[in-house]
Order: sequence, then structure tokens, then C-alpha cells
Amino acid sequence: MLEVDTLTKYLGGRRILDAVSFSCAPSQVLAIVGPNGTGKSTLLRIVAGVILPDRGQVRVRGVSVSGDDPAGRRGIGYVPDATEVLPELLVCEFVNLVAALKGVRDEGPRARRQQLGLDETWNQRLGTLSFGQRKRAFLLAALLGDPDVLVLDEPSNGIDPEGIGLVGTILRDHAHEGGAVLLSTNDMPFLTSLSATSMILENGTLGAISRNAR
Ligand SMILES: Nc1ncnc2c1ncn2[C@@H]1O[C@H](COP(=O)(O)OP(=O)(O)OP(=O)(O)O)[C@@H](O)[C@H]1O
Repeated sequence: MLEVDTLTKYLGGRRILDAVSFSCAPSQVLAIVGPNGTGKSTLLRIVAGVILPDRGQVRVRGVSVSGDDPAGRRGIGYVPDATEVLPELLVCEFVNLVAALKGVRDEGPRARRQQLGLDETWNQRLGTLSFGQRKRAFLLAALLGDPDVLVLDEPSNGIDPEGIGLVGTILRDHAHEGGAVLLSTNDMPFLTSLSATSMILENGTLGAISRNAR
């Protein structure tokens, strides 16, 4: 479903990713783990089509995420780690903006908004939300349009324990329904709760595949 093919990326004159390749099948939860500064966020940004690689390709169902066909990017829902953007937008405006950019008709089912605890903050500015509240708003936006692949940078970071359980449930449901999940994290209990397959990113390359069974 997701194919990452020989990605190479240089930043600040350093090779951060060195011909990184992997794939993520339907119903698979794949986690990238590794030390701080090793390139996990850079890899996820490229997969989400936010930045371009120097070499290599990312495809969802065979369509490039950085090509002319918008189906590639629409196939991905992305939650970045840093969410300090568009502080003046109300949560509802932000979600509707993402819906419009994705070509989705509305802001999605009300139940999901309630589930994520966003009813109380719906008319609040993004810049006035806590880190965890913003992360919940970004997760709702990422789920719009039911993308095939969810890409989440440190999804449990800054979320309270009840919220982590909820995020886990959403990701497991996505996988059960045939979607793919790619995340970065060093939160091992969270990985175990997801029965994720994990790969270590170190020195620009991926290695040591292991399964974090529940
Ligand atoms: N715009 C940039 N210019 C130069 N170097 C950068 C830039 N962005 C990131 N880097 C460097 O690239 C490396 C990888 O950063 P990245 O944020 O992808 O790491 P990470 O594994 O996600 O880290 P963490 O676990 O701390 O979130 C770091 O050494 C960082 O300093």
C-alpha cells in the first residue's frame, strides 16, 4: 500500500537518509524508532509529501506523493510532531481548511470530534490550545477523507493517558479496516499496545526489524 523506495536526503550538508527503502502493507502498523536527531521526522515529512527527497520515491497504491496526481497526497493523513502553525485559526476553521484542501465535503462525523474531545475547543484559536489539544485537532484533520495511510510523528507525545488509549484505538481500527499506519515513536508501551512492527533508523539507514506483540 505504501512503498518507500531508496530515499536519500541531505540537510545542512549531512546525509540524514541514505537510500532508505521499506513498504507498509494493508493492515500493517510500522514504527520507526531511533535516537534523537537521527532523521525520523525528516523521513515522515518526505513520506507525507511535505518536503522532497534528494533521491528516491514514495508511492501510495502506486501513485507518487510528490507528483502531479493529487491522489498520491490524498492517500495520506499526516500528523506532524510540531503543530505550532496557523495560531489565529479556530479549530473548526482549521479542520474545514484541511477538508477543502483534501477535497472532502465536510469536517467528518461529529462522533469523531466528540471522541477526540474537540467539542469544547471547536471555536477556540489553535494558538490558545495546549500541545495535546492541538495534536488532537491535527489527528482529526488527518483522518478526514479516510486516507489509506496514516503517518504520525510521535503520536503519543504530549497526550494524556486516556488520550493515548484513544489514539491507540483509532490506529488499531484503521489497521483493522485495511489501512496502513506509519509512525515514529520511542514510546515502547504504546508500540506494544499497537502490535507494531518496528525498525530502527540509525546513521541514515533502517535496520533490526522487530515485532512489539501485545
Ligand atoms: N532544516 C534543517 N537544516 C539542517 N539540519 C536539519 C534541518 N532539519 C533537521 N536537521 C537535522 O537533521 C537531523 C534529523 O532531524 P529529525 O528532526 O528528522 O530527527 P528525529 O529523529 O525526528 O529527532 P527527534 O527524535 O529529536 O524528534 C538532525 O540532526 C537535525 O539537526
